[in-house]
Amino acid sequence: MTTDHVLEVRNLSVRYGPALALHDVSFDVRAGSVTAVLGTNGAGKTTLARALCGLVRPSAGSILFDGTDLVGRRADQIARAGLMYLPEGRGIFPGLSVGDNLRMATVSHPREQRSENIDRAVEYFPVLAERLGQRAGTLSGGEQQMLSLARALALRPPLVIADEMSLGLAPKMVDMVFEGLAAAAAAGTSILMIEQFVHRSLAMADSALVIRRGGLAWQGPADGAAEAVEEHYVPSGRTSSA
Ligand SMILES: Nc1ncnc2c1ncn2[C@@H]1O[C@H](COP(=O)(O)OP(=O)(O)OP(=O)(O)O)[C@@H](O)[C@H]1O
Repeated sequence: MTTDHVLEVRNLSVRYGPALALHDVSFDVRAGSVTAVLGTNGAGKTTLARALCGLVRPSAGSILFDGTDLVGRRADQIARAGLMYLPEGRGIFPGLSVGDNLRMATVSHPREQRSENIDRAVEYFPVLAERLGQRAGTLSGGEQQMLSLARALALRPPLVIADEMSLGLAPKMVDMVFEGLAAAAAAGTSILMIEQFVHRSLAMADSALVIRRGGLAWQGPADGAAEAVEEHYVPSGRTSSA
């Protein structure tokens, strides 16, 4: 285990019945870095995310998170260990105020740290600061997405997997998602970012993985990924010579 890696994935494979959705994927995530996970629809990006956070059991391979193998652990144990999956969607309490949603996210923190952590989450997403007293269910869809992200980031997890957080959001809200994730990264959270906006995510990322048909087609520094993305973004069904 190299100490500056928060995550070491080795030979990871996932099956859905007879179908091999992910095969023999190996990569590392450096502590405090942003990794863009790229690939066409159906390539296996969400399957990778779900395997890492314990929502689907790998058929082979290991996932070392801070030196501990996560394979076989339950999703809630993995989340408590600090690997947080942010699936597309909300996961907030609509009947509670924005402030109470944030307070609930941090109830497990030592009391003296709670307000500090909430302040930090609101700093990531200033739009929420003006709405602390508003019922979360009355926020716009984009604002609810911000709140969901802010709740997760208030916990200061070591590693966040952000799965298509910008999907369906208005451009201004997409900007806020990227800004919030960038602020969290600057504060030391490692981020694995699955994104439809390839060039935007590469601009923010340190490194990139390109998944293709369940395999790792390319990995390397984000500033060298553009060519690989062009080469490997072949819509499913076409042959690999493209
Ligand atoms: N629960 C499941 N059972 C069977 N097959 C599945 C299941 N979930 C995903 N798959 C299949 O596994 C493959 C990879 O899917 P996955 O959702 O990981 O792709 P993705 O890269 O996240 O795609 P997208 O960008 O469209 O979300 C696809 O062929 C998909 O149909």
